[in-house]
Parts: sequence; C-alpha cells; structure tokens
Amino acid sequence: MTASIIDGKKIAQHIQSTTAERVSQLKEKGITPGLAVILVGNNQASRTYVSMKRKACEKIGMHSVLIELADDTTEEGLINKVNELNEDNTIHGILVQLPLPSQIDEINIIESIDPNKDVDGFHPINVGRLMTGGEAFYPCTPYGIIEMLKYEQVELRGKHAVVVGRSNIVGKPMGQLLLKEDATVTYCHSRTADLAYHTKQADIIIAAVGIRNLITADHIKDGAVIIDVGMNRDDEGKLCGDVDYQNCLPKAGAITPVPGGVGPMTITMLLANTAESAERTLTRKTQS
Ligand SMILES: NC(=O)C1=CN([C@@H]2O[C@H](COP(=O)(O)OP(=O)(O)OC[C@H]3O[C@@H](n4cnc5c(N)ncnc54)[C@H](OP(=O)(O)O)[C@@H]3O)[C@@H](O)[C@H]2O)C=CC1
Ligand SMILES: Nc1nc(=O)c2c([nH]1)NC[C@@H]1CN(c3ccc(C(=O)N[C@@H](CCC(=O)O)C(=O)O)cc3)C=[N+]21
Repeated sequence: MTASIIDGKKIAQHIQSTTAERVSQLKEKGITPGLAVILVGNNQASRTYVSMKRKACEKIGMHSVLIELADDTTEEGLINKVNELNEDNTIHGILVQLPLPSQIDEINIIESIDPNKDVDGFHPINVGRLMTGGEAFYPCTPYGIIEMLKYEQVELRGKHAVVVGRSNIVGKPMGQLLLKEDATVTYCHSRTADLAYHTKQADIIIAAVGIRNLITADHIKDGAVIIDVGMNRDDEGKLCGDVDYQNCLPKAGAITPVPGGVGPMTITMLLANTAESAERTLTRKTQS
C-alpha cells in the first residue's frame, strides 16, 4: 500500500474560503472581525509565524493588528496591553505568540485574556469547556487536525488514536477532541516505556513532539493514518516533521507532509475562531 498524502494546504484553502464568506456577511452587518497578535521580543521563528497569520487575515478581509513589544517587557506591561485589547470593541481575537521571554509567566498572561477573545483556546475557561462541553474556542492545531480528518472522511468513532506528546497547546487538547469524536485515546510522552509498542497498535497516530524521525516505519501498523505536527529542521536546514516521511509513506494509509500538512490548518482555524468570536458578539447584542 502507498499512503494517500493529505494536502493541508488544499483543505486550508477550502476552509478559508468559507471563513471569507462569513467575514463578508459580518461586514454587511457592520462588523469587521479583528485579530490582535502580540509579539514580545525578536524570535525569528515567531516573527515568521506572525507575519503568516497576518497575511492570511488580510487575504480573507479581516482586520489585523500587530503589537510588537521589546524583549525586556515586564509581565505587568504585557498584561496592561492585553487588558487594553480586552476592552477594544474592534478586536475579536487576541493571540499572544508563545514562547514568551523568561521574565514573563505564560500562565498569568493566558489567564489575563478575555476568554471570549481567546481564539488560541488556551485560557482555562476554554480548556475546561473543551472537557465538559459548552461553547468554547478549541486550540487551533488540534482543531485543524480534526477538521482535516473529517475532510478526508477518516472514521474516528471506535478507532484507536495514539497521541505522542502531552503539551497544553497540542497533545492534551488533541486527545480531548479525539475523545469527543468517540475515538479510543492513548497518550504517549517522554516517560512512555515503549513508544513503538503503543504506536504500532494505533489506527491514527498524532506525532506532536519536536524530534525529527522519532516515528519510523517500525512504529506504525499497515494502513495507519499518520498526522505529523512536528516542526523541525534537517541537517540542510529544511523544515521537517517528527515522522520519517519517506519510509512511512509506503506503509501508511494516509499521511500529512511537513510543510504543507498541519501548519496551514493551524492558521486557518485561528481565522475561523476569530470569525466565530465576531459572530458571537452579534448574537450577544441581539439577545440584549
Ligand atoms: N504545525 C503546527 O501548527 C504546530 C507545530 N508545533 C510543533 O509541534 C511540536 C510539538 O510542539 P509542542 O507540543 O508545543 O511541544 P512541547 O515541547 O511543549 O511538548 C513536546 C511533548 O513531546 C514529548 N516528548 C519529548 N520527547 C519524547 C520522546 N522521546 N518520546 C515521546 N514523547 C516525547 C514531551 O513529553 P513530556 O511531557 O514528558 O516532556 C512533551 O509532552 C514542535 O515541533 C512544534 O514546533 C507546535 C504547534 C503548532
Ligand atoms: N499563541 C500561539 N499560538 C500558536 O498557534 C502558536 C504559538 N503561539 N507559537 C508557535 C506555534 C507554532 N505554530 C505554527 C503555526 C503555523 C505553522 C505553519 O504554517 N507551517 C507551515 C510552514 C512554515 C514555514 O515555511 O516556515 C507548514 O507546515 O506548511 C507552523 C507552526 C503556531 N504556534
């Protein structure tokens, strides 16, 4: 068997055109969805991601604001900025690019964002609601992966999904979203005793670690669906994932490439969440 390659770019474009339609409907009602991105310091990778996010916003007619703060910004200074955006009616989504410089506590910053504008889905209110049900923003990367799997008509109900990685932004919410889709979920992490034992049983593997070639052909069963979240560099400096793509390709049922897989979906769901946030203000207004 040779895997079908899941084209994240194509699926992202499809969803973005739907979001563009939502944006134009909002504009007819006098609302332009607005996303504010806060970038602290001069991390080059963060800068690249942030500019990609802003370009995507502009392409679909959303308003986007970039706030650049110096590397030595204090926690209080950053919270003040977030509070300003919390009060700003032209802003429907706030994203504070991670990681932050070491003098700033990430948890305090995330908790300072109005949960109704937390389009990253990192605030404890949104994390809690993801687990208990109710209206929530889902973290963009795992949300994008679910949308991708649905688009590809990958059956999740009753399937065994193994999530490798348990970070708050990818691994943990990924497992919760798969659970919502009635998958049976296993989490693996750096203390997992025998990674290959678990991944070999998976119908679906989500690799979200940040180690090149961690998942090899020996880690997967025939026909498994492999989703590669990793963003690493190879010896030549080329972008690559956590999966040994070339060797897994002949064995897998379907696989996402890096680049062009999960990455474009992350940005797409950020736009979708911002549109949703703006739509919610409309229903809140008509209710009152
Ligand atoms: N494509 C996209 O849109 C995005 C890509 N990324 C990329 O995804 C990757 C993961 O990101 P993120 O979740 O933020 O990373 P973190 O570093 O926060 O988490 C990595 C996870 O991998 C686990 N891990 C480490 N080593 C091993 C190992 N040998 N075997 C099994 N598990 C291991 C860690 O375990 P433990 O908890 O025990 O330490 C941890 O849970 C990175 O490459 C990142 O750049 C991230 C966000 C979005
Ligand atoms: N508050 C916050 N929210 C985030 O969502 C967030 C963050 N901080 N910090 C960093 C990570 C990483 N992340 C990516 C988004 C898109 C691509 C992406 O589009 N990648 C392209 C390639 C990019 C390139 O060419 O460099 C692809 O895979 O095709 C990658 C990684 C979001 N993150």
